[in-house]
Amino acid sequence: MHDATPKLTIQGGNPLRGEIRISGAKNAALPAICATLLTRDAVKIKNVPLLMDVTTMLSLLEQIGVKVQSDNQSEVVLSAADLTQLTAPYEMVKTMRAAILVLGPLLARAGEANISLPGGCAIGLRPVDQHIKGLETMGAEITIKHGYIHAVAKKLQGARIVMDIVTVTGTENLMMAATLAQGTTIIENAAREPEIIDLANCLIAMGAKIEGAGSDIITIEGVPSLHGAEHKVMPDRIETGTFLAAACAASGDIFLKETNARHLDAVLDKLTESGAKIKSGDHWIHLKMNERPKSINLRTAPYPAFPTDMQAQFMSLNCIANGTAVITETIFENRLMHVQELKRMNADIKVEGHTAIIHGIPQLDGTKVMATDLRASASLVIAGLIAQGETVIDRIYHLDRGYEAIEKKLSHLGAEIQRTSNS
Ligand SMILES: CC(=O)N[C@H]1[C@@H](OP(=O)(O)OP(=O)(O)OC[C@H]2O[C@@H](n3ccc(=O)[nH]c3=O)[C@H](O)[C@@H]2O)O[C@H](CO)[C@@H](O)[C@@H]1O
Ligand SMILES: C=C(OP(=O)(O)O)C(=O)O
Repeated sequence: MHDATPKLTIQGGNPLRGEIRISGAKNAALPAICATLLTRDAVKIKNVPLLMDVTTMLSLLEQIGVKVQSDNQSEVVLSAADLTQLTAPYEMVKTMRAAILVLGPLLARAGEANISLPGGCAIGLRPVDQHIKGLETMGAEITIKHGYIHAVAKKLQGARIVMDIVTVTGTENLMMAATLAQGTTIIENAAREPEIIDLANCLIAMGAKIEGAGSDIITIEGVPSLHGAEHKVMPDRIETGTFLAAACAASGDIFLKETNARHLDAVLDKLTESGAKIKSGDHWIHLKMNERPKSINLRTAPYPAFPTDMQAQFMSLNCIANGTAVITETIFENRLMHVQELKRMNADIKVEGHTAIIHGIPQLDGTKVMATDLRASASLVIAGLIAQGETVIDRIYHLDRGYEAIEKKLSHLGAEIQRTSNS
């Protein structure tokens, strides 16, 4: 039977060698794009990665009435002079949860927003109660009806908001909303991810008054309006980590340029522990691996601890490492879906609750596997690169949400990897 769904086919065993450029960060580009809703003026965003979530977010903003000029490279100019529709429909939110990031800006700028509830996704329930609670504390009236969050506020009021849980997009939504509120907002127990600092830099360039981004207390003094600006998106630390994990597993010698090693302390520590030799400068990282990796234990937690978005890739690395590793996922309740696919490649993994115990074996076996979410897909790509024989990865639309030209970059490093449409 003919199956036209795109797949990746990988012939395992090639070492990764060479130099590639790291793209702009998906998780920084998406909030920066949403921030442009806060002003009537044009905002230029540079270093935007060409990937599916960005395309979806730009379409959503166009539906809202934003004029989008894109050079199809990495620059996009957004002009939100007139907002014609204050809605993020289910069809958009279901493919990209980050659509929730239009809630804060629309409410602050237009006094109203209708956003489809994101619902759960493959990796967990992912409620948005903290976004809602924070906006209510700022005076918004929020009702949930027919699967939509309906929020109204004549003028948001600055407030002290203590987050019950550290949430990245929750912090970003509230930070954006607070820029145009009346008075001062203090967000306590804020997320400290580098993407929060990147968004704050974008907002500050637009005229916002923000202090403390990158710490767990962020103070925002509301201003009457924001203005046009230019912002360059930070490098993607998860793309960087994915290539480093791949090279560590595949006897690599790679040089990554246009990245930032300072965002990857926890990841680089673990790679060094596994035996990789790493050097880095202001905008580059060089990793060389001459031996079979050693097993590495890890536990995901909010930044600056080990990122949940790197957990799956390190699982693949541990599959062929020397020794036994324990990986504990503490952020999302269902983010071990890649385990069952890795086991199809002969990996020796046991799962107990949110913990996986991985006994390293010398080599994985290539076979047909299925991607279940974005980073699970990346873990299967790494597994395919180090497996014996051919691996075919189905449902790679998950991968396309968050990696720019991954097969081109891997081919450039010497991998045998192809996108195909045949079963
Ligand atoms: C677009 C984007 O930037 N996505 C990242 C962002 O997702 P996202 O911002 O959605 O993740 P959060 O930081 O909000 O989630 C952290 C935890 O908090 C829970 N929670 C969150 C909000 C809320 O209102 N209530 C609640 O209980 C979540 O279910 C999860 O268990 O941070 C995650 C954690 O680093 C990353 O994996 C995602 O890649
Ligand atoms: C989970 C991720 O993205 P999102 O929050 O957009 O689902 C991710 O980038 O790994």
